[in-house]
Amino acid sequence: QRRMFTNVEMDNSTGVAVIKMNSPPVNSLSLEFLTEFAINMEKLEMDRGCRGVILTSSVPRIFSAGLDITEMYGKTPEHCGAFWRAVQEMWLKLYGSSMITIAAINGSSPAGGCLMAISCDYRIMTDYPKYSIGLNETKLGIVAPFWFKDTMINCIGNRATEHSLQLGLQYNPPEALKVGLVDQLETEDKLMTTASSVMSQWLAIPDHARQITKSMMRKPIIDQLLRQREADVQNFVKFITKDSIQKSLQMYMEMLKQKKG
Ligand SMILES: CCCCCCCCCC/C=C\CC(=O)SCCNC(=O)CCNC(=O)[C@H](O)C(C)(C)COP(=O)(O)OP(=O)(O)OC[C@H]1O[C@@H](n2cnc3c(N)ncnc32)[C@H](O)[C@@H]1OP(=O)(O)O
Repeated sequence: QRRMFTNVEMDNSTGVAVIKMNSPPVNSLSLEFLTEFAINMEKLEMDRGCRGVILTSSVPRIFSAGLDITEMYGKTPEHCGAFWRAVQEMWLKLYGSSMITIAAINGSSPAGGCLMAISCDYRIMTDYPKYSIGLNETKLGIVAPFWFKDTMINCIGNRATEHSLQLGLQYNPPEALKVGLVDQLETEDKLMTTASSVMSQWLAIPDHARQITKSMMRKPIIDQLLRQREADVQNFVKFITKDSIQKSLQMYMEMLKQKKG
């Protein structure tokens, strides 16, 4: 039986779906997870009754740990290529969605987890000091590709992105609010109610005007990736299969395990 990585609950009375990521222990974004996520987004996009999506997590304390490192370590170039296509697809579906997308960030959200959040239209994060969010790729010895970087620039601006990406910064909730990485903080118990109430404000705007405006803002980056999608895959495969990068990933995974023990 196929495993489910996300639960989708559609409320037909409001036209809002809640996608709950549910892949313990850390909602890491595996090839299967990403494939299922993209299919779910596609189905909601095709559903004329669905106007908005709230993205959140069922896993305690974690929104998403980002890309599943085990999908990039010790794998064949073919596997790495298929994995990267799935990462691209997830981003294209989320960043390019015509629906209103709100991230209710109820836990830590490094790297690919942060990408998912900043690909949404609005972010509300639980105000808990131990949670963090940011694109920390350089800390793993890897480089965030241009479409991660440009998504971040569209969210927090050029200078803050440069600072944030070079240092691989992870922000706690008040810091994330200050830099503009999230739009609002909320207590754990009120997070989903607040997300629904923000959604209602966005739903009050006529869809066609909002959708054209959103597309105007995001289309240049999306088109840039679409134009060079296969080259981006080949870049990734070449980069990630290098011995030095594989060594960095191995050391990072060992560090994660040691931290635990
Ligand atoms: C020249 C340019 C060319 C372009 C090339 C492109 C290059 C590639 C770009 C790649 C882009 C994006 C990168 C990513 O998204 S990489 C993933 C980055 N993620 C992280 O750094 C997060 C790591 N995890 C954590 O910090 C913590 O786990 C946590 C999320 C804060 C949770 O902490 P916790 O204490 O609650 O849990 P923990 O004990 O650490 O973890 C539980 C088990 O889960 C495993 N695990 C954690 N994160 C991942 C992951 N991302 N992938 C796979 N597995 C993960 C962890 O090892 C534990 O496993 P085990 O129980 O010990 O077996």
